[in-house]
Amino acid sequence: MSEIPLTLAAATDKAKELRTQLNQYSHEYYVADQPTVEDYVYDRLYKELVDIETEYPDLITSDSPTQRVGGKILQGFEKVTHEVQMYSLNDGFSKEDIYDFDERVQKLAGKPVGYCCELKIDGLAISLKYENGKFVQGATRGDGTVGENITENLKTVKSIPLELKKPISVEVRGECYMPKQSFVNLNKEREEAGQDVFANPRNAAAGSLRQLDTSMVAKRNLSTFLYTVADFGPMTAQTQFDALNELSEIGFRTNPEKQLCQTIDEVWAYIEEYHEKRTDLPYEIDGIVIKANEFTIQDELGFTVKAPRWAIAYKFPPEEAQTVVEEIEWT
Ligand SMILES: NC(=O)c1cnc(OC2CCCC2)nc1N
Repeated sequence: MSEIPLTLAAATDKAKELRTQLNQYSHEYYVADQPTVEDYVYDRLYKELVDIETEYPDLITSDSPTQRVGGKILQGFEKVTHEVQMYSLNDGFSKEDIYDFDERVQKLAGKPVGYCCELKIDGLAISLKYENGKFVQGATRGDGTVGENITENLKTVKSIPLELKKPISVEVRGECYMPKQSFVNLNKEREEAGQDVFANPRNAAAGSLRQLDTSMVAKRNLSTFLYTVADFGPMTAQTQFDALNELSEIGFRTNPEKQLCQTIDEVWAYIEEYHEKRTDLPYEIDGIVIKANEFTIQDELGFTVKAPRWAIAYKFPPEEAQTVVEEIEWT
């Protein structure tokens, strides 16, 4: 690390180099879950960038990792109208509901339908807009048509890229959630501080994103899984399964447990598999989302007022609350 203050030209180059390196390390850690360096390496480079930006504030850019810590006090949240409605899902509660869904879909499609199955993350739905690769707006679902502008809060969520790998303009949707371990830690802190505890990770995530002090949000260790493309821009996927892979390729965090099922029997097997596995997951799920995989079939089947005809959410029976308790040993 250079001790002598850098010239503006040298500082400009060094800041760009550090931003690129730090954003790559951050992507590996928060998006790919595959960190390649120890924290102290990241921290040292981060401090170097903070020193340069302190010396030359004009060098601060919107995609600098130093902008993730928040520090803005918002007066409130503006309303955002979703050009593409954010739909909800019809629910199924039994094997019969799922097989009836399949019968309806096959009949409407007039041919066998393959399904993309995804874990139903128990967080809150968000919409993210990018222009020329830069994150420009983040919003809650609200009533599906009008949500709240929470861009400043979502900038502190480390798995949300401030800049995509390609300079494209897209709108994507997914779930913002609080990992189980973060939920346990937060409630422990709140209890020790004599504050009310959150009932579950979903409420904790929603409460965190409603904070007007963005530095509070930064400390809540929220994460995301993206699963819908609302405005494709130059994206080319023709199926839900491929869209999830494409979302990952351009820099978003997607859930790795997705599965392509050619028959409803395979779908049911996936549902039973994850009903068992869900307590071992580091995040809460409240069911499985089943979607006709081909976008041509989705377009044919369309939507009712509130939900797509080509998807259903199988909800797990409400067993004992999944709220994590201390005795679970977290490796
Ligand atoms: N909570 C989830 O994990 C989840 C929710 N919704 C959807 O898809 C809906 C979105 C609009 C039409 C289908 N997928 C998900 N994975």
